[in-house]
Amino acid sequence: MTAYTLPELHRPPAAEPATVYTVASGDLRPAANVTCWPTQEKLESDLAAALTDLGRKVRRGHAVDEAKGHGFIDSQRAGIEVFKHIPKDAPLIVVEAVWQYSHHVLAGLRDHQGPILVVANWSGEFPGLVGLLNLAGSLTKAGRDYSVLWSADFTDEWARESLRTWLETGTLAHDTSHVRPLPPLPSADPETALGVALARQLREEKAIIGVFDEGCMGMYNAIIDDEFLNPLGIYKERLSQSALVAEMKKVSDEEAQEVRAWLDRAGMTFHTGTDEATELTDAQLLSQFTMYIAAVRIADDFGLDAVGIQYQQGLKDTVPASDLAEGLLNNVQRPPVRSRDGARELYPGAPLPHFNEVDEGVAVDSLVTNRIWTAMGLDPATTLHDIRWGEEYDGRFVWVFEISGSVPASHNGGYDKSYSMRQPPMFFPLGGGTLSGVSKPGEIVWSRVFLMDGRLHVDLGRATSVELPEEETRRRLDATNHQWPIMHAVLHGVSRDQFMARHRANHLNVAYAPDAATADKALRAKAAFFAELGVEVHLCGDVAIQPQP
Ligand SMILES: C[C@H](O)[C@@H](O)[C@@H](O)C(=O)CO
Repeated sequence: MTAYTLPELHRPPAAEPATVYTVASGDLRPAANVTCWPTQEKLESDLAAALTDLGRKVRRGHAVDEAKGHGFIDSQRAGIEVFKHIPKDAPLIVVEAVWQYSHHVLAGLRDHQGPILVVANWSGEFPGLVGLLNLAGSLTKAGRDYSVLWSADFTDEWARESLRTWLETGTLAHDTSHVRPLPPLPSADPETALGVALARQLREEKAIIGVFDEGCMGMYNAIIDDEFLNPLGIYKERLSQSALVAEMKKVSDEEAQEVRAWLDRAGMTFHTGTDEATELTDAQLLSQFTMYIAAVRIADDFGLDAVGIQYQQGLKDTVPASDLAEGLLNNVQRPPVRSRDGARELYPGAPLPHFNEVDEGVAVDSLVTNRIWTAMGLDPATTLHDIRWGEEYDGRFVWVFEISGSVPASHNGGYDKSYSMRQPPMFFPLGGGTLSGVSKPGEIVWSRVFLMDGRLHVDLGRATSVELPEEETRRRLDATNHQWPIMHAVLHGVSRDQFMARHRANHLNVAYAPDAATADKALRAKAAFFAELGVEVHLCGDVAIQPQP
């Protein structure tokens, strides 16, 4: 017996028979949740129709908040409270038509004992597929079993049958036969030797990635703990976005104007106006150039090899978006930045790899790519993209890879083919411009570093960035976010559904090579680099791993 009053443990309700529970994780930004809500409602009603046809009742795990104007779980606390009322062993579907912050639902999903399915609408309108893929990556890192499914409106046979399978068995397996382990690489191969040597150099000499505000975008999968990172020779310098803003205040307007003048001379187009609330203004751009200079100076202060700005929470309410700075950092040709005393040019003639959204899987990848591509004399400009959506064109499935703000200008074919547009107000109230364009046609290596089963893995594959007619490019931009940079990508030997089933992140990395043979070589060097670091390497689709005579 005890004199203490012990807390009474909360008991979740029992599951109702033949009932599927649903939850919807949302953004942390109210404007995004309100704007995207009608699309989410449509997806939920499409899914409910399919589930009803399959003989199930659908119970939404949380109410729509009329005062807020949406029905999303919009914080971690809200998610924890919602999950208290969801039967622990019930079948549960996370329904996503929007970009969502995975940590809103992670606590509940970690403990949930019933089968979990994450679904999204096959649509480019909002980043729902991107949200699904982030949650998938996060659940994979957390070691929680789950299944995934996507459909335009859940009326197609494939989606209905898949739903039936999941309802009956609690799991849904997709074809991932395009993935195979890396075979032993020939040691006499020069690319293998290069990859191994560069990996040993990294582990021995070490590198630092600067992390401005880790994890505040809810991307749990994007946080790689030091225990996994340090054995590769990579260490984090933890930085605060407030220090970035403080440093921006020390940059003079003249210095920022020089960046603008450099870009104007290089032929970049800025779509400007005068209405701060809806248009890109010269003042917003000036602030973004100030950030570019400040970021390089901080990187120099700390001796960073790569840098990542989290860019959403906090920063978007303080200054215009960081995207333009990020795109500039990733390019070889970029406006010069000098030390505060003017004595030194910082990181001259080289990119300072930037991992957007502080995705640390991207950080590792960018660092590795930068070293290999530089050693091979290739353009080391690399970027991540969101896996946003895609559709067939002319008999091929062409992905819309579209990161939410910036790519290095060389990917668009140069600054004269790049442009900047205002970020959508619902995401970025203080505006700021993108570094956008249509990715040039060419051969690329794609990749993704991710955490699974308590260790680091990397998926590697080949793809071609293809040219589409202008009307089709326009259609794809208008069907998504036309302000953002787009790549029309055809993956080699990987179908749409195989890719969706396997990919463990909302992002993937891309880097160009001048031709297919060089891309194959660079991929081989990359595979060797990662294998030497002890990362488990997987080859996806058609990858020519044997050196060609
Ligand atoms: C602005 C959007 O919320 C983006 O941040 C989102 O779509 C992503 O890019 C996620 O990777």
